[in-house]
Amino acid sequence: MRVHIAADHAAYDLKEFLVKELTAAGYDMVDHGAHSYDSSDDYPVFVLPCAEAVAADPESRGIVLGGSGNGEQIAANKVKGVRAGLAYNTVMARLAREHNDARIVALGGRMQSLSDALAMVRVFLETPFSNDPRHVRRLQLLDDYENQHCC
Ligand SMILES: O=C(CO)[C@H](O)[C@H](O)COP(=O)(O)O
Repeated sequence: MRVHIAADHAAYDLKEFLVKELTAAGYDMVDHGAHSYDSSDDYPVFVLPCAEAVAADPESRGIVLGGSGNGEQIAANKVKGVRAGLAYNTVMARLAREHNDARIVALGGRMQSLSDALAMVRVFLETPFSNDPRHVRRLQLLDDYENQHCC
C-alpha cells in the first residue's frame, strides 16, 4: 500500500521514525516533507500537497503530523474528496476507518511516544471500512454536501 506522509517541525522526528518503520514493514512511503527541521515552518505547506496526493491516488492512505494534529486534520479536510480523522489512541484510529472511512489520519507528535504513534498508525492502515449501511448513508450525506457546496 502506498502511504503519503507529511509533517511540520513539531512532528519532524515522528515523521522520520514512521517513514523508517513503515518502509521496513513493506509500505510504499511517499514523503511530502518537511525534508529538514525548521522551527518556523508552516504545516499547510506540507499537509495540503499530501492530502491532494491521497485524493488523486484512490488506493493510498495518508498520515499528517503536527504538534497536536488538529491543524493538520483541518488542512487535510480542505481538500475535496478527503476525509481525515484525528487519532490520539488506537480506538480513535480504528473508528476513523470503521465508521468514517477516513483515508488520512492526523496525529500530534507532541501528544504521545513514538511507539504509541506507530501503534495508532498501524491500526489505521490495517483496519477496513465496516461498510455498515448507517455509516455509508452518513458519508454519502457528506459527499452530497461537498459536491453541492464546495470547490
Ligand atoms: O499542531 C500544530 C497545528 O495544529 C502545529 O504543529 C503547532 O501549532 C506548531 O506550534 P509551534 O509553532 O508553537 O511549534
